[in-house]
This record gives sequence, C-alpha cells and structure tokens, in this order.
Amino acid sequence: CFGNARLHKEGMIETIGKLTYRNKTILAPMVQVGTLPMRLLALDYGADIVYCEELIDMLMLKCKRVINKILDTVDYITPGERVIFRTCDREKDHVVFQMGSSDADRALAVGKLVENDVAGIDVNMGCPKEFSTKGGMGAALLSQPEKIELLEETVNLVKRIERTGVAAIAVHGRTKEERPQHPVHCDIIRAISEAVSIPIIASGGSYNYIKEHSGIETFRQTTSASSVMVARAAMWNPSIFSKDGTVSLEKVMQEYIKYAVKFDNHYASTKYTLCMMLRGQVETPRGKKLCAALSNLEICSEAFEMKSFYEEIATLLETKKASLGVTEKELDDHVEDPDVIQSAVRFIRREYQANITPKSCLHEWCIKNHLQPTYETVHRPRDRLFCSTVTVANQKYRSSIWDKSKKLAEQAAAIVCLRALDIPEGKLSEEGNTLVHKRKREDKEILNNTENGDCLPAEASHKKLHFSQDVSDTDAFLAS
Ligand SMILES: Cc1cc2nc3c(=O)[nH]c(=O)nc-3n(C[C@H](O)[C@H](O)[C@H](O)COP(=O)(O)O)c2cc1C
Repeated sequence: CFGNARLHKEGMIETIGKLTYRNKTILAPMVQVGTLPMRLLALDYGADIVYCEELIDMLMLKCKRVINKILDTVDYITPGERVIFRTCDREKDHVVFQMGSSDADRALAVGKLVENDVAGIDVNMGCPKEFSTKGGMGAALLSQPEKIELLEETVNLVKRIERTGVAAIAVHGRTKEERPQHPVHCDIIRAISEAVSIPIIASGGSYNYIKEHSGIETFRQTTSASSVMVARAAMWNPSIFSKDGTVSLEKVMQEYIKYAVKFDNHYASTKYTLCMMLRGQVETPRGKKLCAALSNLEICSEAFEMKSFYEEIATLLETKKASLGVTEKELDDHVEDPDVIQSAVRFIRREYQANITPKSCLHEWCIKNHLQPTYETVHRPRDRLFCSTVTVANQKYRSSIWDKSKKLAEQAAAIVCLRALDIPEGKLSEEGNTLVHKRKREDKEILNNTENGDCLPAEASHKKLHFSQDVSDTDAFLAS
C-alpha cells in the first residue's frame, strides 16, 4: 500500500494552520481533472478539502507567482507564460497542494513558494507510474529509505512517517503493482488507522464502495479511517459530495463549464474532465464534438449550447480589463513586421469540413511541394491570447487577430498563408472542394497516452490526453 504524506501548514508555520484532516470528505488529487474549476465545484457540493493535481517540483520552481486581477486569482506561471497552478480566495482554506518530488530541498522550496496561498501541502508518495518512479518520485519514495525512512512493514513505515510531524497520511489501499480496478485493501488501511494517532485518509474506494454519497461513510467505517478521499467517483460526478443526493450529470457538466470559463481553465483540462464525466458517451455526437473542440469557446458552442454564457463572461472580463486601465493598444505588444503577410482572420471550426483544417491543407500542399511549414507562436500574458506566424518558403504569414489558444492561432496563420497562395483551405463553402484529409489534430498527438491517465504529472499532462474510441470508458482508461 502507498500513500501521500501531508506536510500541513501547522507543521511549517506554527500559528497559522487551521486545516485538520479528521472526519473530512476530500477531493483526491487527479492530474488534468483537479484544476480550479473541479475543486470549486467539489467544494460547492460539500467536499471539505480539495487537492490540486500533482505538480512537479522542478516545474514549480521555474514559476513566478502572479496576481491575476482580471480573474481574481493567484497564478503560478512558467517563463513561457503557461499557468501551472491557479488558485483563488474561495478555496484558500481548503486547498491542498500536491507536489511530485524526489528531493527534500526542492520539496521544501516549493512548499515555501506556495505556503501562503494554500491550506496544506502534500508530497505524492503513491504514484506507481513509470514516469513518476523513474524520476525517483511517487511510489519510488517508498523504496528509498534515506528519503522517507522505509521499514519492511507498511504499518511501521507509516509510524515512522507519523514521527516526522506530518499532519495526516492518505493511504491508497492498493499495492504498487495493483491497478485502480483491483479491489481496495480496506483491511490494510484499517490496520494503519489503528496503529497511528494522526488522521488517516482512506483512498481507493471509488470502484467498490462509493457509488453514491452514503458510500463515502461506508468506506470510512470499513477502513476505520478518519477521513475519506474520493477520486474517480468525484471525477465522474462531483456531486457525489452532496449530502442531498447526486445531481444530474447534465447540470453538473454545465456548472463545471461555468467555472472553467470564468477561470479560464486550460481547454485541454476542461475537455479531459468532461470526457471523463461522459465516460461511455464519448462516441455520441456530443462526445465527438467535445473531442474535436480546440478551445473553451468551442466546447461551449459546439458541444454544450453554452455559447451565450461564454460570450457573456468574455464581455465581463473585457470590461474588467478595461476598467483596470489595460487598453488594447497596451496589450498589443506584438512587434509589427513589414516582412510578414498579415490579414485579420480567425479560424471558426464549424465553417470547415469535419476532417479538414487549414493546417492540414497547408501541410498537404507543402508535402507536395517539398516544403516544410514552421509555426512560431507567442503568448500575450496580460490577456492570455496567442498569435502564430507560419513560415513557408522563407515567407512569414500571420493573422492580426490574436486568439484564445495556440492551436487556433496556428490555424489562423495557416489560413492567411493559404489565402495568400490561393490554395483551398477546406472551407465548407469552397466549391468543388475534394480534399480529403485524415483528421490529424495536434490534440491527438497531445492526448495520445492512455497509460498515464491515472496519475500523470502536469508537466506532461497537457501533452498526453487521448480520447479515441478505445478510451471511451474511464475504467478501461485506468486499466490500460
Ligand atoms: C484521472 C486521475 C488522475 C490522478 N492523478 C493523481 C495525482 O496527480 N496524484 C495522486 O496522488 N493520485 C492521483 N490519482 C490517484 C487518485 O488520487 C486515487 O488515489 C485513486 O484514483 C484511487 O481512488 P478512487 O478509487 O477514489 O479513484 C489519479 C487518479 C485518476 C483517476
């Protein structure tokens, strides 16, 4: 069995800590899923504590802390302006930051970096996946005595961890070799619970116990644990935390999307989480539209009929931006370049044939002409928009309209190039368009690793989602 050690703030700053881990229901750490929208939704439905997805220490140490006045959030962003961790006041007393680390100094440095923005800090010692263990993180920590004082027996190990002063230990009741669909070892969690005096948080009950809210308590009693942490059952429907019974998935998804839009959640995380909620339904027309979406706007407009909500929030954010005195002119810090062919275009998915994108058209044309298109994208941090320049045969092309995602910006650049070269771009309105392209979305490359789905560190996670037919069910996904 393996677990997560929690270095509670109390342990680090004696007078501030308020969070305790007794008698709590907890949203478990889940890569891609446990971003701000899911955490807020879980709190709305009654979770007491919410964990972020595992974030790797080295990546966090590259981040700077930024107050985002437009979203009212605190963001930790990489030098490349990627948001790695976003949090807000509402969750401040409830959110536990989970890190992946194999080095005490780095772990401490990350702890110091985030300690004033979170309620607790968790070191992941549970992830059995290779990407984690080969870096000496996750479950690898369990076999490095010098790092966590391993003893032969799990109970003795937990006792020794307890003596380090951690506030609580979460135990996922499975061995390193077992997979999430194997029965959870309640007896082992119980033995651990009885052996130590700090709170034990039982994890691993989604598959066998937590079909509805009452299952959380059954799992707690069966394991004699202080608290229960829920991962998959909450991912499938976060209203599992509600004492009033579960809410329809349709409503839950809408609520989730609202948070995702309000807090500008990365669309890949939004899409992944919604696909996990849809489970067996990703092959339905809506599931397919969701999988094809390349932005939160597309998720709202194509798959959920929530375009007007998206637009309303976008307008609000624009107004806020303006009231903060940030003008469009100030924002447009992208250098004008006379050598670049520019025009004001935007890629609108529904205007194109299902399997065709401007990028794929350009790619195909380039292959035929023995050319190689190269894309360079810049991100404007203040409004989080992207602008891409494509170079073909030493000529640069770009759209003057900045877009919501790198992918959309690249498509727009491809459109400018195709139009300048008078090449069909795959639009439905193009007469006699007979181009047939295999759908070849960058997303598919990004999302193409089912193996890591049950515990994937954030650095890799945006590159490893996959929603193909064979991953239409979470259980299959986790089992792979
Ligand atoms: C999509 C997904 C991502 C996960 N990511 C993490 C993670 O980042 N850190 C971690 O410690 N465990 C992670 N886990 C493991 C869960 O926190 C939990 O221990 C496991 O799923 C068993 O609990 P359950 O039966 O309630 O699902 C992940 C699980 C899932 C399903």
